[in-house]
Amino acid sequence: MAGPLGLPAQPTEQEFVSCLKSGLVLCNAINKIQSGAVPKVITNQSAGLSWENQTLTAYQYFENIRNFLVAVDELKIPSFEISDIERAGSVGNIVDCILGLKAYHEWKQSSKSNGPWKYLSGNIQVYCRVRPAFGTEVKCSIDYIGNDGALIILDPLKSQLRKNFQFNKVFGPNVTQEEVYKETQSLIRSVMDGYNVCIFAYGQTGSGKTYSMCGPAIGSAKDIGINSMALNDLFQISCTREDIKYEIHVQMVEIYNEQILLDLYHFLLLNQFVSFTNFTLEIRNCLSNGGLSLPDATMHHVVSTSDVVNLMKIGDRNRAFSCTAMNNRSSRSHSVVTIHVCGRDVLGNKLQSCLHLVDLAGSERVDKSEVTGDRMKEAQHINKSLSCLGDVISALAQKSSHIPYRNSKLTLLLQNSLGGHSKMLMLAHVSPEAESYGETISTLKFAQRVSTVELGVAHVNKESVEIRDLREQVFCSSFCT
Ligand SMILES: Nc1ncnc2c1ncn2[C@@H]1O[C@H](COP(=O)(O)OP(=O)(O)OP(=O)(O)O)[C@@H](O)[C@H]1O
Repeated sequence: MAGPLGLPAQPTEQEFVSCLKSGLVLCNAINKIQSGAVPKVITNQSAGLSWENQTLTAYQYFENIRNFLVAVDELKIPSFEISDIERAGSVGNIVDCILGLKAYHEWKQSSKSNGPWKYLSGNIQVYCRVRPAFGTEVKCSIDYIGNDGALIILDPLKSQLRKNFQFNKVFGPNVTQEEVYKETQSLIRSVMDGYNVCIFAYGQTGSGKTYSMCGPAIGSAKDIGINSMALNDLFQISCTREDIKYEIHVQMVEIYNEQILLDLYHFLLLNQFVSFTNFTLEIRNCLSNGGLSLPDATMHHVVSTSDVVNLMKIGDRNRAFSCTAMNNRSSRSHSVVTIHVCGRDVLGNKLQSCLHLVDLAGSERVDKSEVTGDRMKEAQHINKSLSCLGDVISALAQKSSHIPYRNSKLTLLLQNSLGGHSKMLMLAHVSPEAESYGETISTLKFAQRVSTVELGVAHVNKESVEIRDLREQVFCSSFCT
């Protein structure tokens, strides 16, 4: 839309931001989408610059960017701060803005542009993924998947009955792992800018949650899941940003029957790894997290991202599997991989954030699982913790003064990423076969409810040197008096 940018195919964040710095690309793009949005764009020619002296002055840059941000606000598209583009430190906000612009363009092109424009994203994005049908599954309940996030489900018993849903995006059965990741990438990357982020895979047993998060048990490199791609990406960012030094820690926890499990398998396996890496990767089998007290933390160093990825896979296989009437490898626990990021820039400013990658246990109803005894207990725990998650999300939606985090281990563990100041993405999974119709509808209703939640503006968890100095001064003066 803005013409050739003169960027390499895989630009660094610095290269990307410097190409936007003059404001010309942004102003031209927004004017193509909404004619006259920025009435006066300062170009080399309008500024009277000769070909030998083509650079706009800092003041002229500022003018263009400021006018662009005014236009963005008027169109109700997520904005960024001028300082984001100057420091090139918070690329996440700039990317969010460009994605908002893209969504606005798509909305204008779609038939819905007669209706009101609403940027669905907010801090909660809800995507839906439909897994491919297997050989034996012949009758399908998926009637229509739109490019604009629309999904229509057909009742297999009453073929006239169709239910409509609307999400940020729906991924059909042929969408690749990489395409799914690409949509979540900017959110994941914003962890490096200091945002807390939580990504959930939700859906009934066998609908593809583990596939999305971890990839298939046996598969090629291109099938790797969101967890691995996120780790690779975060490491890559930490290598390319020269102005911030990052430390990344990884934590893995399994919640089974309201107990946090220590994964002994991990424990033994990790001892094979030795240190010497640019980054410290900390695998904690246990943690202490805001009121949730867990036993000893064990620190191990691993050599590369792929070591961590393999560990995640083993941990996943090690999850509490059992047989149910629906899926004989049904995972009955919630798995939470947390990536803690701590960054410090040359001036000493500090940011601290975390990314929770959550593969939830299957959401099917107890009655359909035909289970008894221990299996019934598991199903009840799963249903209870998922309904607690729903309660927390509802309370957040209603801006309630009390958010019931303490009602389940899952919500307690995720507390710092389930608040008004974090970003959240739910990837609701559905199976295509007609037999799953009831579960599909209940999954989509839950996801739809989540998508209506509007949290406040996400906050960066940054502490500047000035704030730290002030805090220390306050501490010193109260200590001395
Ligand atoms: N998009 C996909 N493409 C190809 N195969 C898929 C896809 N999604 C799921 N599958 C396959 O479907 C089966 C069930 O998927 P998966 O185990 O990920 O489901 P799940 O929702 O995690 O189930 P559970 O709740 O039991 O853990 C697996 O064999 C998986 O490889």
